[in-house]
Amino acid sequence: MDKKEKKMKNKALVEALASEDAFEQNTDDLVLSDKKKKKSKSDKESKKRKAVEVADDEDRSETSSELGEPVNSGLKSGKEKKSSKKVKVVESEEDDVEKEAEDPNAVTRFRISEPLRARLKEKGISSLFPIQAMTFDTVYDGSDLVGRARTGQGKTLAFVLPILESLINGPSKSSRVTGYGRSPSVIVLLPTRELADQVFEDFKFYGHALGLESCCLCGGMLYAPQESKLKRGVDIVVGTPGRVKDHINRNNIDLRSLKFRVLDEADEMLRMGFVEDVEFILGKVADVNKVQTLLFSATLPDWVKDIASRFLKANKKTADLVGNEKMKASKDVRHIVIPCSDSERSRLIPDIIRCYSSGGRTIIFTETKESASELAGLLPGARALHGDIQQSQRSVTLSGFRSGKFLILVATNVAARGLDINDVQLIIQCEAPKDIEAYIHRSGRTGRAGNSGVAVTLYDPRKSGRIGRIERESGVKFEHLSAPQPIDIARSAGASAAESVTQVSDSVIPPFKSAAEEMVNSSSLSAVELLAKALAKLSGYTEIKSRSLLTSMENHVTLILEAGKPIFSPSFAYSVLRRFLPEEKVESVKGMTLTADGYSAVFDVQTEDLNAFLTGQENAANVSIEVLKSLPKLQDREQSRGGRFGGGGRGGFGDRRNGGGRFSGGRGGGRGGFSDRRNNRFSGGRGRNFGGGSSW
Ligand SMILES: Nc1ncnc2c1ncn2[C@@H]1O[C@H](COP(=O)(O)OP(=O)(O)OP(=O)(O)O)[C@@H](O)[C@H]1O
Repeated sequence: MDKKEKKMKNKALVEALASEDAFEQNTDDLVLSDKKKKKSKSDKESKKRKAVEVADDEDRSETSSELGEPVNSGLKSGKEKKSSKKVKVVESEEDDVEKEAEDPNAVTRFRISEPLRARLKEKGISSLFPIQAMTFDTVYDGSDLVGRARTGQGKTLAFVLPILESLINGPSKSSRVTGYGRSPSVIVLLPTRELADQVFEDFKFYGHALGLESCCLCGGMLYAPQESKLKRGVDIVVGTPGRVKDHINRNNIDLRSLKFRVLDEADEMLRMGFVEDVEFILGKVADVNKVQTLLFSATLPDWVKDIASRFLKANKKTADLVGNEKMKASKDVRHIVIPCSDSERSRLIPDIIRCYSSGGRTIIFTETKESASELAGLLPGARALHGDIQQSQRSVTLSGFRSGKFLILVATNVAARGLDINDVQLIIQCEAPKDIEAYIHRSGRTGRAGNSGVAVTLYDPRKSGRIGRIERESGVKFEHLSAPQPIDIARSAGASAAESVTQVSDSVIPPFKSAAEEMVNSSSLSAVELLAKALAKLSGYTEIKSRSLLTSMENHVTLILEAGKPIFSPSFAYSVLRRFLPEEKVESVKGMTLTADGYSAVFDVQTEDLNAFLTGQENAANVSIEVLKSLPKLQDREQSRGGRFGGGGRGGFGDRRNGGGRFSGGRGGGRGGFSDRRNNRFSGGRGRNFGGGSSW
């Protein structure tokens, strides 16, 4: 993406976010207001930014009161926003100055000194993102802060910039320890080594411009280089809690004179069981009143609020760009779900990548380390990243992925949080994660900084409950799609192959012409058909298989069964099939799943068995079997986990009925109603509660 395009996307992001309510609230009276006074009286430019007036909202009052006093937004309406100097090559200085004057979030409007502005400009940043603009003054002027914005919206610079400026030119300047062997002024804790490394790189890049030294303290690395760096003295320490604690215990680091403590991806760090380590580390400051604590994440579940109040001062501020909005995940991501049986994943994923990656990078998430390694082995050009891989190899893998040496990364949740990798176009989740936060963060590895992306989640139709729960709790509205059909993918592959053929020099014709003539003359196929075969071969196809809708299995087809009355359980569906099919055909059925309306069952059969099923039903009274063209809304399979797999299901059925099922008035319409229902099975969906973490 060139700078101009990036600028336009960033502008769009800023405008979109400006329309999201930012809010201000006093912790004592819980009243939303716009009365926050700009503390930067001495700074004329800061004064120009105007607070957004926000509507009163009781729900928000509750949320924010627990997290602290919300900070005022420095944003103007989307219409007022303009990007500025990023496309200087094509715009005159005058244009730049004019645009900058109109941009309320222009870097020049904040207390950001020239060396830092120059670094930002190098990165193409001339205007702060909303979360950065909202919180700059708050952090610079000394408040504790809880910050939340959706994934990819610049939370890192929201703390990096004001911290650096505060240390060099702001309130922390006078009391900051300097000189050889100095103890750090800033500690930033993150849940994973990769993330710590990434944030360290930002502090290093921007901090060097101001003469500040940073170091990264992560597990899996040698102690000695970390120790010698600490001995020489650093200003900023970025690390994972375990290794930082080790250094404290070895007396390598003294945190008594800290000015800033930052918990990035705070909820994950605490969820991972680092609470004690974090408390131990944060407790090392000599005087908690002299240190600022900042807590950031795209997700702040309720339980984090309790912990926040333990670490942050009572008068902490909150900047929440998500608030009580229903949609918690990135709005720049297309969220898709596709049913797929576990055994078909490795065959389906390459087609999904062809369809949705736009030639960019793909991250695939698995639930376990073993399946990450296994899948990476099955996918050409893919590498695995998970906690059992040695740290040195993890670093090599990640930098290879960042640099484009390979385009597919198969990872556990170790890559779910915070990683900011250019041009990740597609996220594939091999199954829906157990917790909502994991879904939000995984899918947020794409669609960053105003770019768009696609997140595809595969699910076993028998476990669709997780999909419903993610929808309800994260506000994501999934597109329910079937697996891309090989025939569709082949069509677009054929078009590219044809394009590449036209680019071949005519000089190749003479030596190949006689073979071509021989083919045309000796074949019963036309010249066009033969050319089509040649294009297929060129694209790597020697045959085209179809794929079922339900389990995405090749050479299978998805059927829908009705029995003239509600189908309560898979075992009942099987018993209906047994009425007119031999046992081995019934046994070969795959993925038996009930539809959400409780009237039908869908299942996959081998294409070669299709006739047996279609003709067999003709001999069974009240039974209808048809080939499905699109998948109806399916029932959560918890109640049908048995069936043939053990039965059950009355409870679930009753729930559905209470939820507006269609069981009061009989079927009406007979067969006519059948197809209508089929077209109307896409609403609703139920979920269950589940908890627990996933394997890293
Ligand atoms: N003001 C800005 N203008 C343009 N790009 C920016 C700006 N601020 C940050 N970025 C870029 O946006 C991307 C996302 O930023 P960052 O990683 O901080 O997001 P995040 O909100 O922390 O996301 P996550 O919740 O996933 O950790 C980065 O590539 C960063 O360089």
